[in-house]
Amino acid sequence: MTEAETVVVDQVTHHYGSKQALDRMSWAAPAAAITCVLGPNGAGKTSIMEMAEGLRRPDSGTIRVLDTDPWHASAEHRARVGVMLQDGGLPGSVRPLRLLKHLAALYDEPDALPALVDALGIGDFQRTNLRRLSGGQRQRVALAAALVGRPKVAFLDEPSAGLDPHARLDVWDLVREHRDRGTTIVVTTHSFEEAERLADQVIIVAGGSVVAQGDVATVSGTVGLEQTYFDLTRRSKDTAR
Ligand SMILES: Nc1ncnc2c1ncn2[C@@H]1O[C@H](COP(=O)(O)OP(=O)(O)OP(=O)(O)O)[C@@H](O)[C@H]1O
Repeated sequence: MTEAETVVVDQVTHHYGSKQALDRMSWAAPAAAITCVLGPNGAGKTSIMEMAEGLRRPDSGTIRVLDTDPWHASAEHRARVGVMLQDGGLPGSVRPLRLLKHLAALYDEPDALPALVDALGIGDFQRTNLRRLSGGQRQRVALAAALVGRPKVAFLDEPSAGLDPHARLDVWDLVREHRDRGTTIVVTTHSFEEAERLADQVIIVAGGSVVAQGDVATVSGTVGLEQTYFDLTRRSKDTAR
């Protein structure tokens, strides 16, 4: 791990029962940069994110986040890591503002809540119970919850999936702002546009392994990101059969 790398995944393999989800996966996320992880359904994106978050333990290989093994990490380490899970994981009977105030109070130097609420348009529904919000509204709260502690590294699982175009732009602006303040951000996405507009680095995974990694221009080559993705993921799918 170099000083410039905040997340390092090295030769990670994982099975769920007899199903192999990760196959010697290796990649690194540079500090204070946005890494977008692309890959087909079932490629292993959520699995590796959960391992980097310390929620799941790999069968073999190593993961270092802020130079720490996330599985054995202390509470101090976890406070420096922001997490947005794919299905939110938020309590239904709480109002957004109440939740964010509660979370902010857990951190030494939380983000300024009014600015965060404003950036994600949460003010319009801040006093409505989470269970009564739309999926996109809940997602915005989940993103705010991941960033409110001003983490050193944030793992965001499909943060803009299902959001309307305005909300997507808001999310991208906020993610860039946190990157510019020094947060290392790892984002999974199925959107080529998101990767092209947001990523300092793109990783394409397929069949549990990395099939491409680099800046958008390098990975895209002359054919573009979308074509590169189809070429690489189709090929790996064919050879896996
Ligand atoms: N808890 C689990 N039990 C059994 N198999 C699982 C479990 N979680 C994931 N898998 C399997 O592991 C593989 C990788 O799943 P994972 O959720 O990491 O993929 P993904 O790239 O995040 O997919 P998506 O784009 O659909 O979110 C899939 O084949 C999936 O069926």
